Amino acid sequence: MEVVVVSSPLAVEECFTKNDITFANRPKLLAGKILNYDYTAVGFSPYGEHWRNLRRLISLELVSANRLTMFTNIRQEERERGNFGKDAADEEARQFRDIMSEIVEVHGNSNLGDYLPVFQWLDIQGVAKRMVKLRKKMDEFFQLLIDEHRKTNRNESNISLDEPSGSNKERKKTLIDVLISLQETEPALHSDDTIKGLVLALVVAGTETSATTMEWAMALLLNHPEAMSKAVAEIDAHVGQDRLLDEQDLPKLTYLQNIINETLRLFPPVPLLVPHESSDDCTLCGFDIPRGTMLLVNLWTIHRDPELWVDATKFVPERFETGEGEGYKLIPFGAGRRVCPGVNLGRRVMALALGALIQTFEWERVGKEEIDLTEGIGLSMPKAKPLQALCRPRPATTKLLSKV
Ligand code: HEM
Repeated sequence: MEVVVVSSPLAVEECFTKNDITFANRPKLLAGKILNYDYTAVGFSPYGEHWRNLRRLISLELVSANRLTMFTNIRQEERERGNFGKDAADEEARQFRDIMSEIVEVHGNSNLGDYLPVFQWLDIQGVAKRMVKLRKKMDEFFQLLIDEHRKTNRNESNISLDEPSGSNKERKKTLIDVLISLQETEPALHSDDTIKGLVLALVVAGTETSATTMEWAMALLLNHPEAMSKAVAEIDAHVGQDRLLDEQDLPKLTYLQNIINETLRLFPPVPLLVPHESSDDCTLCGFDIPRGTMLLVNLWTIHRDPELWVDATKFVPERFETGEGEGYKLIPFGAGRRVCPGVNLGRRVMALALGALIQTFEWERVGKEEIDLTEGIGLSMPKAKPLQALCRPRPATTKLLSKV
């Protein structure tokens, strides 16, 4: 397979405007073939009717402004509890973490067979074997989640998906509840495999990317105490210290959002985007590109290009106050038809979590030396060395923390 790597905003613009439909396809990578639920149909499937249905489902039913508002209470509760997962489900949470780390590990390494088909037969890296095992584990885990939700829904006849959650007569609805209720109305479109695939796609695409970005953001803030103080001052001014910041506060916290943008610029969690593939012959910046070419967009280079950015490698959140990141210079979520459908959810979750951490705790580096910002190998460009930091509750927020 031929591979073309694009690393200028002009070329990116051409890919996702003039050639957007041509590059809306995805190559068939090993991960897609083996883990082949419908999950691969969202992130990796060929551009077509099936993909359009799933994508519509994600955009309208799972991460639309309406649904995001509906799930607000759940996010708020999880954040207050500092937990991810279901109540008293330590074992499930552990299993989930194990599955996630394995997915990240298996997907984080390049698989030779994706570039040279002969290696697919040999499987010298053992990737295929590990994926088959992983698929079995994931399948059992997600099936159990669906079955449990289905059972609970049957026992609670008054679960309504259209009312905002939080009314006291009903349990809080989750993504899986929404998908199960769609299954009841359109079973053919929403099989259990589709649900498992969607949950997995959202979890894989959404958790690692957001968590890694937060770790980078905190590392950058610890190396730039002046930016940290500015962010804390902004939260104190707009939210105060008597309550935890919430989703309504986010539009006012522009410096916090600039910090997230600057982190995504320097450390984009998907530095080459997800691979695209041309479904037809086309031209790109005057070059002939044959059908079936894999397209990689080198965000990392574009985001750090000294021709495009002032002090390109420095952490300067203020640059976004002057509109420096406009156009195709900053595209951590991709662009065009295959742009990340979780962009709004991802931004909200990151701002809420990072905002809460700096609102309630004082942060310090463990030693005097700066945090090492070397990148490691993994699915979403993690830090080579996991971040270690010291924190203590801010005196003014002790009362607030005692309520959490
Ligand atoms: C920091 C947070 C996130 C970043 C940086 C990010 C980035 C990306 C990127 C770069 C792509 C590929 C775009 C392309 O190929 O042109 C992508 C695809 C995708 N993302 Fe995200 N993402 C994030 C969070 C999320 C969340 C929270 C969700 C879940 C709702 C999500 C769901 C997806 C899905 C399903 C795709 C595949 C879309 C398709 O192929 O049509 N992402 N994301």
